[in-house]
Amino acid sequence: MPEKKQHPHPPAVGVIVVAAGSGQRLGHGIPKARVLCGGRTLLEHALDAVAASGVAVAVVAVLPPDDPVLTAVVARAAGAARDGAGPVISRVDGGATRVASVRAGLSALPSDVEIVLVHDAARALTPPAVFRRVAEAVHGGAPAVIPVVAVADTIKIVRSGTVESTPDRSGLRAVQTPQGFAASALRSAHAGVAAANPGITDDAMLMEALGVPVQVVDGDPLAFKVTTPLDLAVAEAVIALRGDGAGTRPTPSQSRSAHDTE
Ligand SMILES: Nc1ccn([C@@H]2O[C@H](COP(=O)(O)OP(=O)(O)OP(=O)(O)O)[C@@H](O)[C@H]2O)c(=O)n1
Ligand SMILES: C[C@](O)(CO)[C@H](O)COP(=O)(O)O
Repeated sequence: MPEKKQHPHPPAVGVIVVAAGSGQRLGHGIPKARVLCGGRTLLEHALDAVAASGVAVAVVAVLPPDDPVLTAVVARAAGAARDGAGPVISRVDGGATRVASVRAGLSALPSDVEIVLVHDAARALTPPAVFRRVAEAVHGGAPAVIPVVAVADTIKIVRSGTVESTPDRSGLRAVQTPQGFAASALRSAHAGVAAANPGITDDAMLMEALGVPVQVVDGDPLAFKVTTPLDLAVAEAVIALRGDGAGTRPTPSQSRSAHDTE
C-alpha cells in the first residue's frame, strides 16, 4: 500500500479578508466593510468568523486606504487575538479591484504560510465550519478549493435582450468564499495576471485558466454576500434571530464612531 504523505506539522494557514471594496451596490456612501449590521461593522463579523474557525496562524485584513474606523477595528481584533493566543492579525491597503486587493493581502502574509484562504468581508456571516472544510480539503492535497451552493433559479444566457440558451441547472453552482489554495499556486497564479482585469471576479478563475483542478466543498446559505440593501436586511434579521448581539456589541463609543462616519 502506498504510504500516506505525513505532514511533520499542521500546515500554516493564512487568511486574507478582502474588505477594500466601495460597496456601490449597497449604496451607503461608505466602504461596505464599515457598514453596521446588528450594531457591528461587517468587517468585525467577518474577523469573528475567522477567529472562531481556529484555522489561521495569520490574518491580513485588506482595507480601503486611510480608513481610521476599519484600522481601529483591525487593531482591536489584533489585540484580542494576542491576548487569547490567536492568530497574528494585520492590515494592508487594498487596490482598485478585488484582484489587486488579494494581491496586496498576499504580499502582506508571512512567507512561510503554506495554505491561503481568501475571504470576502462582505460574506460577514459565513459559519466557521466553512473555513474548516475549505482548509481541510487543501490540507488533504487539493491545490484549489471553493465552497459552493446549488442554484435555486433557472439561469438564462441573454444577449442583446434575447435569451440565447438555458444551461442545465444541475451542473450550476453559486460560488462563495473562503476560497482556499496552496500558497505557492496562488502566488504563481497572481503573478501571471493583470490586477486591473475587471473580468476576474474570483481567485479560482486564475487556477482554472492555468488548468489547475478546482475542488468544491459544501458552502452554506449563511455565507451569502451582502451586496444589496436587501442582503443587509437579511443579515440584520439573521443576527437578531440568533441573538448574539448581547455580549458582542461594541461599547457605546465604538458604536458611535462607526455611525458617525456614515
Ligand atoms: N477593490 C476591491 C473590490 C472588492 N474588494 C472586496 O471584495 C469582496 C467582494 O466584493 P463586493 O462584495 O462586490 O464588494 P464591493 O466591490 O465593495 O461592491 P460593489 O461592486 O457593489 O461596489 C468585498 O469584501 C470587497 O470589500 C476589495 O477588497 N477590493
Ligand atoms: C469572490 C466572489 O464572492 C465569489 O462569488 C465573487 O466573485 C465576488 O464578486 P463581486 O463582483 O466582487 O461581488
